Amino acid sequence: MSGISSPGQNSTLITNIGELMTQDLEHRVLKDAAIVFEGERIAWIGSINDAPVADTKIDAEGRAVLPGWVDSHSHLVFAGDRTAEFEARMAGQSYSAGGIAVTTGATRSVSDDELTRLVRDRVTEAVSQGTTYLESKTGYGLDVENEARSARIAAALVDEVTYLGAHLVPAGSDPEEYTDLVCGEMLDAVLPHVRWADVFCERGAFTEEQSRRVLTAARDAGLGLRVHGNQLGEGPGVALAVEFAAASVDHVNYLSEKDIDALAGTWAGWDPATGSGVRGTVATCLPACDLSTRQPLAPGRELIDAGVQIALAANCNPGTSYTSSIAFCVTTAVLQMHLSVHEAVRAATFGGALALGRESGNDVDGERAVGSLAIGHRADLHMLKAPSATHLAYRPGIPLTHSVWRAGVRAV
Ligand SMILES: N=CN[C@@H](CCC(=O)O)C(=O)O
Ligand SMILES: [Zn+2]
Repeated sequence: MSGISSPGQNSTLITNIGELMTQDLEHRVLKDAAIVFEGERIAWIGSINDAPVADTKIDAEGRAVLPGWVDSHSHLVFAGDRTAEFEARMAGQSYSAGGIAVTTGATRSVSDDELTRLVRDRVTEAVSQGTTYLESKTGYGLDVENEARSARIAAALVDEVTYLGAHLVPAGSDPEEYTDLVCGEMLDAVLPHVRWADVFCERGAFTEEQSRRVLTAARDAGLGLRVHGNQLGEGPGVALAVEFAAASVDHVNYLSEKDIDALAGTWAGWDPATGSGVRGTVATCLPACDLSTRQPLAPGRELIDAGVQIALAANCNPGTSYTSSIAFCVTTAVLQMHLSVHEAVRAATFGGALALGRESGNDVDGERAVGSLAIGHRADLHMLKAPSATHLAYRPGIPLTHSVWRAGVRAV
């Protein structure tokens, strides 16, 4: 058997894998498998019996290995918590966007060092549960200085940063003037740190027209787009996301047939077998948020059946979803949203990568793909304390992360 080492790159063989769920374009699930990575790059995948020699050998002892979770929607840059609001909600009060102001006050009051420590701890918490690629939004600064600070701190600690100055109109501000600020000076201030922009298009937050202005300005500034839409009722969020060819529309709790058809239409030019063509708008479902706000779970099953690519994300934030557990989201998606285990894991890996435009890329591209295991992709691996991914749903609530590699580096 041949070795598989390039000069200067240590190779690692993980062998005796009970189930290797690749989430690649062929949807391969290999039994009795092995995988080799060199540095940050996956170099080989196959059967135990054909495994090449490597510098380091790890025995998985029959455990399952999946791609690391790709969490494409979180709000990690905040201080304080909202326990009282949560308790009131559990006692019957409904969620409203107004709670964002409480977190904005707490966030503005802490030092840069403290805010950095808080974000770093949240990233560590996510990685310890199998997340290997992570997005965070701004959105609790809501003035030029604090949005720029949030973007700068996030950029140092997470993989993708989304500008969400359009999260809430701060108390005392005129909505139109605040929208001008979001589209002008605030956008300019965050631009060096962010790749995406988002708008909370919902009653109590931003109107359709204000959202359209934000999306236009962000697009003109060269940012990729996403929309928080259709969370608290049917509304214009999905249609706007489709109109602007946004990379994702997130929440999607209340969808009309027209919304689902429109989202499905965006995927007509993308070939799932080859990953080629034009990506559509990913529908990002946030089940932990739906449960914590007592909203109907997003119709993930219907979306998949209609041909929409979906993502599952934790939406970690202090108001609606104070968790970074993607495993919890996968469990809920299987038990309550009627996804198969494979579909749920796919939505939380490949689907998240699609929402972030990071699902493709190999040796010849600038960036390696994340969210699936294939040669040339980034070695982001999640080994479970279980023989198959099915245990994520079969053993709800049990912490099943055994070990994690991020870009080939052991993180857990
Ligand atoms: N929906 C908008 N933003 C957050 C919640 C923000 C908050 O309440 O603090 C979300 O995604 O659920
Ligand atoms: Zn959110």
